[in-house]
Amino acid sequence: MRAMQRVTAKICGLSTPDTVDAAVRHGASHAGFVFFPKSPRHVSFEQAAALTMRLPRHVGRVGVFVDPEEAVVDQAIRIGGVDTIQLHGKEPPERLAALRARHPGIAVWKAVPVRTRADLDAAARYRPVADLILYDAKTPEGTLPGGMGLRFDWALLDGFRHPQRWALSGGIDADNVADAAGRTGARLIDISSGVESAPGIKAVDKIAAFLQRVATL
Ligand SMILES: O=C(O)c1ccccc1NCC(=O)[C@H](O)[C@H](O)COP(=O)(O)O
Repeated sequence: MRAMQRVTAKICGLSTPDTVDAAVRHGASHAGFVFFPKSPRHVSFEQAAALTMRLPRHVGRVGVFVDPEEAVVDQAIRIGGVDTIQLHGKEPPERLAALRARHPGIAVWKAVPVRTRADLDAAARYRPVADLILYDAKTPEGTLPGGMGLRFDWALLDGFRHPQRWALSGGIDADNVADAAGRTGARLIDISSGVESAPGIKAVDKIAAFLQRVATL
């Protein structure tokens, strides 16, 4: 009999060596670095390079972008050392196809903002071009498209046939992650605000508590 895949986690919006080290020490599968100047978690390519260098090979290095210019993605990969592109803007499937062609060997993830059941339909459009769909809470107009600590109604995923590999994010923390994974069946959980003491300030103790909880799932 095959063992059930355990739950893994991506800690997003890392910007300091001590919080990167905490994520690794406590078993994160992925580390996320935000390349979006409006975000309090924004890092430069050089900062990202210094942080990704600390990661062991088995930890994914995810660059988070919002409708990025080509050069931004190029430099995040070449200088920053990211191996996965996570897109949070209005990028159409054609943009993902172009990024795949330009960056062979780099995974491409698409965030799908969710408020209603109909929002889930967008996932199917990305099936041929995305390695993973990240269901995230839809945020209010004029605010950041992610990292807002908002959650959507997980019941929307009940009975939904996922077109491809997927992950769950939005308003998750150490207290609700068991419910989030149990209710939805998610095997990869993405978190940002839930392991912070203030927007953009990751907290080592919260990262530890969250990942210790994930390890029990
Ligand atoms: O985190 C940001 O500042 C951010 C800015 C712009 C686009 C995306 C961003 N974050 C994406 C993430 O992967 C977050 O982890 C995800 O939205 C969940 O955030 P949270 O609800 O705060 O856990």
